[in-house]
Amino acid sequence: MIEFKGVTKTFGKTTALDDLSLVIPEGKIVGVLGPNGSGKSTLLKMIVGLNKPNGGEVLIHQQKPNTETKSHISYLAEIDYLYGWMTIQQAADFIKAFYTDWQEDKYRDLMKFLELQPSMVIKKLSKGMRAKAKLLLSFSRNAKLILLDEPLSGIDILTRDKIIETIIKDYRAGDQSILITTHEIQEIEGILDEVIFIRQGKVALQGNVEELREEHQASLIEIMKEVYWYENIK
Ligand SMILES: Nc1ncnc2c1ncn2[C@@H]1O[C@H](COP(=O)(O)OP(=O)(O)OP(=O)(O)O)[C@@H](O)[C@H]1O
Repeated sequence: MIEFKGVTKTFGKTTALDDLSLVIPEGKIVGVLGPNGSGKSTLLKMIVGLNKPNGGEVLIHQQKPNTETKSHISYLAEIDYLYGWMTIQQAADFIKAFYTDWQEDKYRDLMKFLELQPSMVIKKLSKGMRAKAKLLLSFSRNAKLILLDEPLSGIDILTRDKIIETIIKDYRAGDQSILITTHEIQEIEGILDEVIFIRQGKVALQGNVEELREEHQASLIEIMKEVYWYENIK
């Protein structure tokens, strides 16, 4: 279980997270949704320990983010963090050196599934192929918690489908947790168990997707429009 207790994060005069409290349940696929700049990436970075709170605390199994908690997290960052000169195999070897939970079989299987080759040089890949390569490297680890920051951003519809298939391919419900930030809500809606809407650094709405749909008699997109309606008239 991940807990945010009154977490505030500021960057100069900008408040990215504003006294935010929430509990993220385990063993589920959770969507972290919200408009640009609402604080989604900051929230993910807090869990990895890349951003430290100015106030409040983040707890992962009752522990503040540390080397031990980090070792169970596979984090796919929004920015392109792969070294361009590396081949996919070299990037894999690099990650393997840091983590003990690397799964070679899964890596080979996903490589085929995503139609990638170990010898491909990262800087020569198209945007969609790079997105697939990032996903390959994230999902080749047997991590308890997978954080995906905008895995579908700028990717064509067919590749997006493939990425979503990869996310759920070997997903172990109940045992593994996946947190996804995205603006591609329609595409992702079908695989989400739980959703957290972030608005100006606070939780605007959180709940089980099925229950929210039932309660609102609406799709996630329509619920999102309800939650953020006032943003459009500012
Ligand atoms: N390192 C940083 N330095 C300065 N400001 C930052 C930094 N990181 C985030 N911010 C600011 O904090 C706010 C929240 O940013 P964040 O990236 O968490 O939003 P987001 O919801 O992920 O946005 P997007 O959907 O556009 O990716 C924004 O105003 C952003 O400009």
